[in-house]
Amino acid sequence: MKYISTRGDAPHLTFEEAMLTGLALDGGLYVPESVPTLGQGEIAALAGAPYEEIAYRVMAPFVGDCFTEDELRGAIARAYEGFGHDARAPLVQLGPNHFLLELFHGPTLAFKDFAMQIIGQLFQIALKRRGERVTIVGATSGDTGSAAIEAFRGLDNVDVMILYPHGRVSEVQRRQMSTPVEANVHALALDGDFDDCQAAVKDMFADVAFRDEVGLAAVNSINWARVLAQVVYYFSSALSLGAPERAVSFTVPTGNFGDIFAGYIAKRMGLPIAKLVVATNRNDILHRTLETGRYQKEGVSPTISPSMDIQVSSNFERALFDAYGRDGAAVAQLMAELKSAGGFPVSQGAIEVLREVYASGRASEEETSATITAMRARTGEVLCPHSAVGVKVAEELLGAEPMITLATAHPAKFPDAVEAATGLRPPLPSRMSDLYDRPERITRVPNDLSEIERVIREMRRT
Ligand SMILES: Cc1ncc(COP(=O)(O)O)c(C=O)c1O
Ligand SMILES: N[C@@H](CCOP(=O)(O)O)C(=O)O
Repeated sequence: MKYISTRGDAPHLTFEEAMLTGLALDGGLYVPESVPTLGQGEIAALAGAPYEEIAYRVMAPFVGDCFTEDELRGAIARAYEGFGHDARAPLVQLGPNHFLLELFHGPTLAFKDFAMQIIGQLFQIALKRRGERVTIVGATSGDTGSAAIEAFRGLDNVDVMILYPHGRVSEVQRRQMSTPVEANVHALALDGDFDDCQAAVKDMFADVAFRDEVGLAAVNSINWARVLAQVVYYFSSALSLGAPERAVSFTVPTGNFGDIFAGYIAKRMGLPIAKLVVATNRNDILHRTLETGRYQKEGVSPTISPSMDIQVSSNFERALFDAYGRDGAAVAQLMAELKSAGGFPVSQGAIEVLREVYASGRASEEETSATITAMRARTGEVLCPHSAVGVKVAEELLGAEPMITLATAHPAKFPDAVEAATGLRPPLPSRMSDLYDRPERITRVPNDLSEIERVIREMRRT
């Protein structure tokens, strides 16, 4: 299995190389040369299997011979053993045809743990074997950063620097990043929004001298391994509702398009998915694009679902690559136009392909809050604001087949928004009940590439 860049002009890599490389040298994102499929019989045989077994069966064809069966199975087992629910990703029924997939039972209470925990394991195996060390630089709107710090803290051969938008993450998210005491993990508060953080990470990858000097690696969904690990829960949840005999739809609270793109990969692998619904908050570039056919940046507006306050949606490039018939040169041109003009028209052919796969909707701040209130009253389920965006949009688009909405974070990560909607302040799990008392360690950085690079050079251990 080889991996190719969405911009068509970078070396083809193995799974392990793509995982350790992050962004391709031409600025593109790595995707598999072809998507392996599972036959209906193979999918049906996974019904009732433990999450870990489904994870192995789904991931192994993409990993190829980079890791042995024992290594991959061991990494999967260690990744999920600390999750707070035996099912790992349990389903809860919200209505006659509507289900919630709880993805917040991992160590940092967000869906990011599903991929980050296994990437942490695979990095350790690969780096040890190669005798290498890396500097992971990540951009976060709150959840990726805490999950990365949790997965890599204390490791000898990895330094982790996480850029987050100063003042724009919840207090729990910030403290999850700023309170770990290990010397290899650092929270950098950038003066800007998430898009500025993500642009800085991509610019660092384009600075080849810096990239080589620090051994730059990525754990954002730039990294294909992140997307791959997220494909698994589409299978596990659909199987619970009767797949492959019965098709299901998914609604995904969306920002950087990584999670919903994982659903698209599950569909390409053969899982019968009727619709993939993109649910956005008022930072709605993806919804507007699917409606109008023009991808156009607007300023990022802070919301009560801050992890989705994103306008430049990194993985949409992967979706465009397929919608443009895997024409890397065309994608490179669109991305250049995005940089120079802030937007581009999606061709008629490509938008039709995208609309075949994805539907979309948007939730306002009021609708999000009202959904948290209503769901608590109707079902007892306390939603985080991101999950509430998903539930609101899903309820408008319910069809004949079961709808599964992804609950992407635990309500306790966003207690202010949940309290405002329900009068209830959701408590943190007991293992992190002293989070508010732990001392914080934060480095402020300006939105200036050379200054950020200087700070990273200074902080990394050599
Ligand atoms: C809680 C939460 N929900 C939804 C999203 C959106 O996911 P994606 O960026 O994969 O579209 C994020 C951020 O990625 C998040 O942290
Ligand atoms: N919402 C994310 C943004 C980064 O997304 P990623 O999937 O590309 O890592 C976050 O919480 O940081």
